[in-house]
Amino acid sequence: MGTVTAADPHPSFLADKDAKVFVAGHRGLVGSAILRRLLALGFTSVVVRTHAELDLTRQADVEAFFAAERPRYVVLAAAKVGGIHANSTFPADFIAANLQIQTNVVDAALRCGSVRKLLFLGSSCIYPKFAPQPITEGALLTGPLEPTNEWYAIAKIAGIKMCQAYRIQHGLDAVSAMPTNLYGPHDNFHPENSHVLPALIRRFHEAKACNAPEVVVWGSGSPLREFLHVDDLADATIFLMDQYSGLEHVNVGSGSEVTIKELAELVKEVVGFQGKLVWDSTKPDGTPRKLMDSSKIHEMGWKPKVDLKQGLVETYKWYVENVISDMK
Ligand SMILES: NC(=O)C1=CN([C@@H]2O[C@H](COP(=O)(O)OP(=O)(O)OC[C@H]3O[C@@H](n4cnc5c(N)ncnc54)[C@H](OP(=O)(O)O)[C@@H]3O)[C@@H](O)[C@H]2O)C=CC1
Ligand SMILES: C[C@H]1O[C@H](OP(=O)(O)OP(=O)(O)OC[C@H]2O[C@@H](n3cnc4c(=O)[nH]c(N)nc43)[C@H](O)[C@@H]2O)[C@@H](O)[C@@H](O)C1=O
Repeated sequence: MGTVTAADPHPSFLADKDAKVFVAGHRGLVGSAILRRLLALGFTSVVVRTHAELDLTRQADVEAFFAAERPRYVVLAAAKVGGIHANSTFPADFIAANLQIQTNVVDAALRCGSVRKLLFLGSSCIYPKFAPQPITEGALLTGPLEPTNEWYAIAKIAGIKMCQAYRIQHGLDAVSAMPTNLYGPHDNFHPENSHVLPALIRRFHEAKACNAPEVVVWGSGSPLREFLHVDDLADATIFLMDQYSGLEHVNVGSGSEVTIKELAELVKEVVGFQGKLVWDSTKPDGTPRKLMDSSKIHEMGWKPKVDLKQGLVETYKWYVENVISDMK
């Protein structure tokens, strides 16, 4: 790691800390964790833009930005993201915004001529609804998708294919990482449009604050989900930027799964809510199970560190100190 050889005249990512790195989506859950990690590692030239400063769906603006900044590395963590309700309610927004953002960024990265490596973030929802478990990278495009998020999934599959095509035709070193369900600081805690874990933190916290007798949780409670703390994902992203250059996407998971019922009980305990749980069976369950096989990245040498209970305690603390205190 970090050496320059005759075969590869370029330093590795981690040996190139003064190079310009563009982190797209730096205020989101994932982008903010990657930014924190890069700064902690001593990267000196990280370029960021808020959505208001640079709308990545606008091709001409994205091209002008890349031409002016000429980054050497790009991490694409900007996307239209949401939980099961947002995905099924706004399918047009999810497919259009994601196709536009990723197409503009990957293409501009090639055209500006300065980009040595780009990492695209997809999601475990790219896999078929009933893929054999644990899901290997090879399960891509082997069966029908989960209907609640198929538009988002199609955009993410197109992102993987875009990176592959640009690698094959133009030699762009574009790689793709497929994270499992993530959580941590700077998550979206919206009551309807967020993912399950931040939604439950908020709902249990508000129920505790007003002494409500019960909390409503969506679906049957039986679906299984694999959760990974976003600091682990940030670590894996930087690991892949440094160590991986290949056509196939790479799964990034924790390897352990819980039912939504077990998750709800855990959040209830961490928040300290004393009432009972009520299940709203009018809400969809989504994919029954999506445990990823992450042996490819494990064999390369990366392992997750944060256990779910510890990560939940820290995320709840962050929520109380940052989101709740900001509302006061
Ligand atoms: N959260 C999860 O559980 C998972 C996430 N991922 C992937 O990780 C990546 C990041 O997700 P996450 O951090 O959770 O998402 P967030 O919603 O937390 O953050 C997304 C970021 O992208 C920015 N953004 C969105 N649209 C645009 C745009 N048109 N122009 C510029 N910036 C834009 C947002 O800015 P603003 O808020 O101002 O619009 C925000 O900063 C995505 O690719 C997602 O698919 C994969 C698996 C699981
Ligand atoms: C990461 C992944 O995330 C999305 O898929 P998902 O895993 O189904 O995401 P989710 O977190 O929204 O739900 C997980 C489970 O939890 C249940 N559930 C209970 N109560 C609440 C609740 O209050 N909110 C939410 N959102 N879900 C709830 C919910 O019914 C479901 O059974 C994709 O759309 C896509 O964005 C994607 O890639």
